[in-house]
Amino acid sequence: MFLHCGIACRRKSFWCYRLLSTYVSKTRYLFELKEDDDVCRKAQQTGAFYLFHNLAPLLQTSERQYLPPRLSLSQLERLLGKFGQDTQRIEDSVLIGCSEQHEAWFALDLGLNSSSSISASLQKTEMETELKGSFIELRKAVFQLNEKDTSLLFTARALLRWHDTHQFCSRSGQPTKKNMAGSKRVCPFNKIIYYPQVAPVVITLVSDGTRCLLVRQSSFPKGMYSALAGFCDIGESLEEAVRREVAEEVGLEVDKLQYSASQHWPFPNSSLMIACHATVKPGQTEVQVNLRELEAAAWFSHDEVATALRRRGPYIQQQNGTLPFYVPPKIAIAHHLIKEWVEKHTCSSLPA
Ligand SMILES: NC(=O)C1=CN([C@@H]2O[C@H](COP(=O)(O)OP(=O)(O)OC[C@H]3O[C@@H](n4cnc5c(N)ncnc54)[C@H](OP(=O)(O)O)[C@@H]3O)[C@@H](O)[C@H]2O)C=CC1
Ligand SMILES: [Mg+2]
Repeated sequence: MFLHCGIACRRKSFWCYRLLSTYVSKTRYLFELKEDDDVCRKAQQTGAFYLFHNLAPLLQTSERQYLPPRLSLSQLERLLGKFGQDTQRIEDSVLIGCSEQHEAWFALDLGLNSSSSISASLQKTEMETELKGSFIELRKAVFQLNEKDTSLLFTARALLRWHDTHQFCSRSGQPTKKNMAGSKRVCPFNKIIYYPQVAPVVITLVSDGTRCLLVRQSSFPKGMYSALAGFCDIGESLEEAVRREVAEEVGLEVDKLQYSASQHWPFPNSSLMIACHATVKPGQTEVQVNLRELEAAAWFSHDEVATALRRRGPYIQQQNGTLPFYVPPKIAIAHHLIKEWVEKHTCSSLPA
């Protein structure tokens, strides 16, 4: 569909970008890249590529910060040539965003086995030397990345992982084919379309009015406590998921709840974290920890939580055997929830 606006557009397109605001123009361009393989293929010629190896992004160090280098198509083709690889491999890249000037950004994993060419996984160390950087596990690198790069790399990791684990049709058993942008995969045999999956997860900070409840899973780093989290079950509303998770994990009944914010979280799979504050029924604060899900859960005072927010873990056990507890880093929405509670717990408009 081409919207005719009377202004000469330089290229045939779905609509005339000159009439749109910068944000709408960028959004519509991304939509077009996802819908039209030819437009997307063309965008690769002027686009930029972020490289990964087994889901770890390529990063360079600059003044104690990590920066993800971007390669042009010709640089990428040269690199593949140098390592004796087929340029067909570029077909595995996925679209992860674009600039306001419509420079499209792609991510390509050179460590995972390719679905579009017979090329094997490329040698990590040799690539790192060639590219003057390192492939670093994203979870470890987030502390030294800026917010924009983190968000882009989170999207890339989630999408690359989804493609890697969804290469066959679950009905026909045949290999599925991704579109150029990587926004879907199609079974050529029965035409079933598969879209990248996102699992909704509720994350709740429970309060009794003066204290808040923090929990630990055995897989957490030592000393770290967080808000209570859980996957939504099929058929549940957000509110029902919060009430069930709180009852299931700590044996409490939620009285009131209030939505706070949301976040895409790519570990281990793609989740949409939906963060809420909740208060429990007055006088019903006795915690019964579900040990199949959690290692510990406890109420903490405002001062204790405010102090923990300022700490940066992990910690070494102190001489008297105690371990100061700390909360997840700023990048995690759990941190946002806890900070919000500390800042507003005296304000009557928010559940305390
Ligand atoms: N960004 C943030 O601030 C935070 C993010 N999180 C994220 O939230 C997510 C959920 O937290 P968690 O407490 O572990 O969840 P749950 O309390 O639901 O417990 C995990 C259980 O859910 C099962 N499970 C795994 N994937 C799914 C799925 N897609 N749908 C339904 N059940 C599933 C697991 O089974 P199995 O035994 O098969 O593994 C496991 O038994 C985690 O991925 C975690 O990384 C958590 C806290 C903070
Ligand atoms: Mg949980």
